[in-house]
Amino acid sequence: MPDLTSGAAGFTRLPDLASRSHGGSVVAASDESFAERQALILPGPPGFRPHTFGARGQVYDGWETRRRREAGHDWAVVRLGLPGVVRGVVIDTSWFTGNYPPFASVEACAAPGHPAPEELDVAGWTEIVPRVPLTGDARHEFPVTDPRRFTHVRLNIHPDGGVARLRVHGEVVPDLTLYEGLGLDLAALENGGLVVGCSDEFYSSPGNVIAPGLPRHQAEGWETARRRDGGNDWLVVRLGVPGVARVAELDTTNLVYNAPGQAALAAAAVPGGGEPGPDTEWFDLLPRTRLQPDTRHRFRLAGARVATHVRLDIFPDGGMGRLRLHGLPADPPAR
Ligand SMILES: NC(=O)NC(NC(N)=O)C(=O)[O-]
Repeated sequence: MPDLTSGAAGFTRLPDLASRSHGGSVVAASDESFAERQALILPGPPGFRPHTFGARGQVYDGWETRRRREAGHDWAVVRLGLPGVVRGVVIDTSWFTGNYPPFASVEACAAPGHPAPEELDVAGWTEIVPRVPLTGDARHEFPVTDPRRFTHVRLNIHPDGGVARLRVHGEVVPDLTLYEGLGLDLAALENGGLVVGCSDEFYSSPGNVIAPGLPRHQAEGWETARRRDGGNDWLVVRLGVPGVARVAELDTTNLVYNAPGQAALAAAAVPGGGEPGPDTEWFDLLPRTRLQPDTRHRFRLAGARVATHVRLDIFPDGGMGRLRLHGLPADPPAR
């Protein structure tokens, strides 16, 4: 089974808290004369077409500032779509060769509410990646050890240049106080859910099934290889909020010729904040049920027991666009 939760696999297996797909935004930058700042957090690898010149110069897929003619350095501030504990940062200079910044550093802060960018000046920034050298056309991975929850990061480049992508991997730590006493999607990534295991992730990541919004194409959902062994594919979600799931959405959107034929849901209450193991007792939430391709199915669930984890089985293979588990948090909280 692939290790989906850091450890040996490294921090890049954790969700990208900054990604535009997760609600991130590059809310301010010192300069974006050559290439606009929002490209820093776009999903997917950066591309490049040589000899494509626009009014600003060569076109790059990334953030690129003008050549500085005065002292100082350039910076971009990213509001994390998913506030949380940052475990590592990737600064990707892909395709920037004669114009990459030779040094970079990253700071982070925690600001409550919905601050305007200028209100972040007093937020108390902490350096999470010290000034480090960069090379051109390369992905640079920097682990982060600060255990605090952050809402924003600031990428500093010294003195100027272009960065294709900034990835901020970590553990989502939501503020759910607004939802007290209310139902919510117990599995959602934005509510702290995490896919902790799966049978197969050949084409696209199982973590996608709990991402915000709808998948725009099948690669934004979970897609497995064709199974040839008579078994079935599955994934396990650690709920962000332990509770009783009452309605499931199984969304096969974009899986047109590769949707599973059937799916089933089971749940478990794992004590002590652990993960399910071979001895874990699973109870049924949804019996094996027929699915349609490219369809957002909704099912009322039978279970009335508190769960910490939910297992989705698909038969025999295919994948899933999204999995939503609407329910009520355990009272008192189970974890
Ligand atoms: N976008 C650009 O044209 N950038 C630069 N130039 C080339 N050719 O890439 C530069 O940094 O002067």
